[in-house]
Amino acid sequence: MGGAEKDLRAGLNALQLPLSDQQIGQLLDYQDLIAKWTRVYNLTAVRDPSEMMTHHLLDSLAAVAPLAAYLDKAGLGQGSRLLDVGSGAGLPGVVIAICCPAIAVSCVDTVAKKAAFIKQAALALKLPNLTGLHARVESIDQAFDVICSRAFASLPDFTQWSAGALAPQGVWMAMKGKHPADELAALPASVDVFHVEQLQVPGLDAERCIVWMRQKSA
Ligand SMILES: C[S@@+](CC[C@H](N)C(=O)[O-])C[C@H]1O[C@@H](n2cnc3c(N)ncnc32)[C@H](O)[C@@H]1O
Repeated sequence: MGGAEKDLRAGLNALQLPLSDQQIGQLLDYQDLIAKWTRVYNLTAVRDPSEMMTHHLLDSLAAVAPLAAYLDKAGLGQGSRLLDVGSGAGLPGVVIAICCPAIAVSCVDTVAKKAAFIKQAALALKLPNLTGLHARVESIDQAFDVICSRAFASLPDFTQWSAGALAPQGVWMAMKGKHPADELAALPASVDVFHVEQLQVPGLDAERCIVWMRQKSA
């Protein structure tokens, strides 16, 4: 077993996230694909493989169990739709598509090469539930059950720009570093923050949380 696989399996253990060998293989192939494309297209600033594992893969994987728990509680299963806004190299969207084959994941980015990378990842990793969209999120009007983002924009901008893509009962799932008190305070009254969930990323000594939000009914 190579070093990357060892680190990934240890991280999954720490996260208590049981994945099949096939899914673990897809995650490792995804990491290789990012590294390959980054040499040419500069997809991400993170180039060191072990940093890629902690800062990208495990950081995104830490959101999978909270997402699954939310969908379960909301009674959403097979075919629920998730939009990853400003997904860049596909974080966390591609990781979610690998871990949750029942979720239809769309990754949107304004940069054409990043959307092209997602389309290539869907083919190379054999992920029929993954779509890459080249667009500004503001222009998307399909309805999604969950709209997520990581390292994208402030909470007020994220919710305002993507509001047109939120299903009537949909929720926003914003992955953040430390508790974003200023951004929370700047949200309009129409956005209801129903949970701020702390995350622990294996191998990463940093604060992480998910801010869960929905539209307040009028
Ligand atoms: C800092 S990167 C984060 C990438 C990835 N989510 C991650 O965590 O590594 C932000 C991405 O948002 C994209 N972006 C910026 N404005 C956008 C918009 N209005 N709609 C869609 N994507 C946008 C940028 O092209 C960039 O790829």
